[in-house]
Amino acid sequence: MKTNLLAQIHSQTPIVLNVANHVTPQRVADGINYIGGSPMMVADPLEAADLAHIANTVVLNLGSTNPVAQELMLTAGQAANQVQHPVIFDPVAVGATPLRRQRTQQLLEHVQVMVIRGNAGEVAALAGIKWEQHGIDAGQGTADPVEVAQTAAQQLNCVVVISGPTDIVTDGTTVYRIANNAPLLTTNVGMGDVLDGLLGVATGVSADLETIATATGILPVAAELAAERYPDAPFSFIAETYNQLARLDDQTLQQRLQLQKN
Ligand SMILES: Nc1ncnc2c1ncn2[C@@H]1O[C@H](COP(=O)(O)OP(=O)(O)OP(=O)(O)O)[C@@H](O)[C@H]1O
Ligand SMILES: Cc1ncsc1CCO
Ligand SMILES: [Mg+2]
Repeated sequence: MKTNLLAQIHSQTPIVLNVANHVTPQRVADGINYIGGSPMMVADPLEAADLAHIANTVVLNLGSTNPVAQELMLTAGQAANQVQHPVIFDPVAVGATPLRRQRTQQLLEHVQVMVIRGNAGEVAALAGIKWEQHGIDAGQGTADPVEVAQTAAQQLNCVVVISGPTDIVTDGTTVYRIANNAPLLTTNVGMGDVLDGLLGVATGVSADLETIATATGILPVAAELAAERYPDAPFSFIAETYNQLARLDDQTLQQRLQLQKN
């Protein structure tokens, strides 16, 4: 694991520019802020390039797709590419409609994405692997999520993070697994979007695979600590998860993180 990631984040306060969906932006902004980053949401395509240039990382979310959101993703993504800043893409419910597939294809043709983060259903849809996606949720499939992630990473030439009971992080060759989890995370809408934001903060500091794997573990570690206090109260659990994100230090992360490589 990256043993000084949180200290580096706190000393650098990376700016994360988000093309967010219309459902969970507050959760995402809070997550970024609580862990030590500086969130910013963009809504006007005319300033998307300028904002992408001052941001350390850009996070793109397909969740509330519409023509302006698509223009925002293309403009912010290309501007981040110009200055070689990381771009993270969340293909929310990409298998659900032809429009989401088309917009994703257009984005991936015009923007070099460093990390794609989705649930197993979303990443399987990207990789053309059979899976019964369920709206924004992962749904059901028989394929091995590690193989799904590796296939997608190789096809799309980027790092792929599949969230689930075990999170998977791969560049197509090396595979990290994070065994930490808290089922109440799935009861709260948008925790995948929050994970994207946390990956944005971390890649604003350092964009190697080990950093991305360590950062993927931040949310489930905070959530496990919260679940010890609120095992059966979803709303209190989520508030406590944010408290834990604000409190988390590298020592606790190192003690709790269950990270396995290959
Ligand atoms: N079945 C599960 N049990 C425990 N933790 C899970 C489970 N599925 C996902 N998680 C955790 O929940 C967090 C969010 O991942 P999830 O797969 O729910 O994203 P998502 O489907 O994109 O969610 P959303 O679209 O609502 O933002 C991750 O930190 C992941 O580790
Ligand atoms: C519920 C929902 N609908 C579109 S995006 C979103 C939030 C989860 O990504
Ligand atoms: Mg999602």
